[in-house]
Amino acid sequence: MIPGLGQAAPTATFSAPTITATVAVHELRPESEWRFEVAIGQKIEVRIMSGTAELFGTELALNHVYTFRGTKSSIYTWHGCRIEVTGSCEEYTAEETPMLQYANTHFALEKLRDEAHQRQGDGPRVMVVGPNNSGKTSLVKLLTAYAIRTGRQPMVINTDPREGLLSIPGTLTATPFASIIDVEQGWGSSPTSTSSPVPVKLPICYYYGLASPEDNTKLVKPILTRLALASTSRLAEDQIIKETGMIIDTPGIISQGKGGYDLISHIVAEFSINTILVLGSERLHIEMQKRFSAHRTSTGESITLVKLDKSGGCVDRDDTFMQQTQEAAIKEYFFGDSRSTLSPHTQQMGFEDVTIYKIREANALSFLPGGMEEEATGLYEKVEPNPGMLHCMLAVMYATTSDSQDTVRDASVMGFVYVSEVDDKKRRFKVLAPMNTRITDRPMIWGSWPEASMSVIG
Ligand SMILES: Nc1ncnc2c1ncn2[C@@H]1O[C@H](COP(=O)(O)OP(=O)(O)OP(=O)(O)O)[C@@H](O)[C@H]1O
Repeated sequence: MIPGLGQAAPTATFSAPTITATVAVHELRPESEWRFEVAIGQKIEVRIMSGTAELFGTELALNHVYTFRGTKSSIYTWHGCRIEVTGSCEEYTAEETPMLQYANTHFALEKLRDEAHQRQGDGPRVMVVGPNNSGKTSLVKLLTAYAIRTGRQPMVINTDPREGLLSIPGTLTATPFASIIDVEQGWGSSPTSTSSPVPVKLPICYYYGLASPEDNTKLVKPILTRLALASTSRLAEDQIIKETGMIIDTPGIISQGKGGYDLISHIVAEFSINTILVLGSERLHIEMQKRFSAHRTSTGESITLVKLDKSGGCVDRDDTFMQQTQEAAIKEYFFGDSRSTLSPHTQQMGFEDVTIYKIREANALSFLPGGMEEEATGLYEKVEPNPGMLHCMLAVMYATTSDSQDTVRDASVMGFVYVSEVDDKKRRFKVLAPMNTRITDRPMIWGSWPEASMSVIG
C-alpha cells in the first residue's frame, strides 16, 4: 500500500493541543431550524437531548452522537427540541422555513401512492427542477426520507453529473431506497464500504463523465434514456417501489436556459414524469407551464406543476468547496470513511493490455454541418494510456472490449480505477482499484469529470 493513505482528516495533527472543544446547547422552538456549516477538514458532534428533530426529513435519534464533517446542513424540529453541539461551526437558528409546503407536498404524493396501491398501478414520477443551489437535492432527500418513514420505497434518481448520489461524480444513477438515509454521510455510504450501520444501497449506475449535461447533449440524452429504461424495469419488478414511484434530482444548469429546457423535456418524456416541482423561480415555473400544460404522458396522464419556495438556508457552494467534496467522495470510494477502512489494490498493466475510450466534448465539434464529423468519428476516441491520465478516474464498464461504442455507452458501470502512475518509456501504468478484479478485458472510459485529483494518494 502507498504510505500515508486512508487518513481522513489531514489537518487534525496541526491543531493546538491547548484548545478544548466548545460545547453549546441550543433550545429550538417548534417549527424552527438550526442551520450549520462545518468546514472541510473540521467536524462537530451533535446530540439531541430532548424533543424531536430531523435532518432533511430523516429523524434523529435521541442521545445518539452524530458527527458531521465538511458539510452545510440543518436540523429542523416540528415540536421543539434541545440540542448539544460539540465543536465549532458557523450556525444560526431560523424560524421561517418552507417546511410546511414541503411536508404538504409529501402528503399530496402519499395520496397518489395510495391510489396507485388501490389500482395496483404506478406511483408518482416526480422531477425537481430549479436553479443552482435552490435546494433541489435537499428537497429530494426530504421527500425520500418522508416516504421511507411512511413505509415506502422510493426510487431516487440522480441526473446531475456534478455530484454523485452514493456514487462518484460524473455518474447518473437510480437507487431504490428501502432503509433510512445515513445523515452523517449525506446520502449514505458508497457501496464499496461494508461495515456501515445503515444498510448499503446499490445504485444502478451509468457513466457520463462530463461536468455539465450541456457539454455533450448527444451523449447525455441516450444515457438518460438508458437510465429511464433500467429504472422503469426495476420498478416493474417490485410492487412497493412501483407504487411509491420515482423522485428525480436534476442539474441546476438545465433550469437556466433554452438548451437546458430541451433536456428537461427529454427527462419528462423518458421517465414519463407526471409531477414537476419547481423550486424558487417564478420564471422557470411559467416556462414549465408553457411547455407542459398540454403535455400528456405515454399513458395519457397530464402533468401536475407545483411551485415551491426556496429555503432561506440554501447556501452557494464555491468551487473550492465543491472540489473538496468531490475529492472526499473519491477518497471514500477507495479508502472508506472514518467508520470502515478499505484497502484498495494497485494493479500494473502494459499500455497494450487495456482498451480506453476518451469522451469527446461533442458540442465543441458542431461547427461542421449536420454534425457530420461526430457521426464519422463516434462519441469516444480510442486512446493509449498517456501522462494526461495521471490522477484521473477511469470508469470500468460492464461490456467487452470488442463491443461497439454505443454498447459501451449504454453499459452500466462496474467500478472505477484511479490512475496513479504512467510510465511512457516502459509503456506501463498503475491504477488503484477497490478490488483485485481483472479489468483488462473490460473497456474503460476516460472523462473530464470528476477532475484529476492529486490528493487521492497525497
Ligand atoms: N435549510 C437549509 N439549511 C442549511 N443548509 C441548507 C438548507 N437547504 C439546503 N442547504 C444547503 O445548501 C446547499 C445547496 O442545496 P442543494 O444541494 O439542496 O441545492 P441544489 O439545488 O440541489 O444545488 P445544485 O443545483 O448545485 O445541485 C447544500 O450545501 C445544502 O446542504
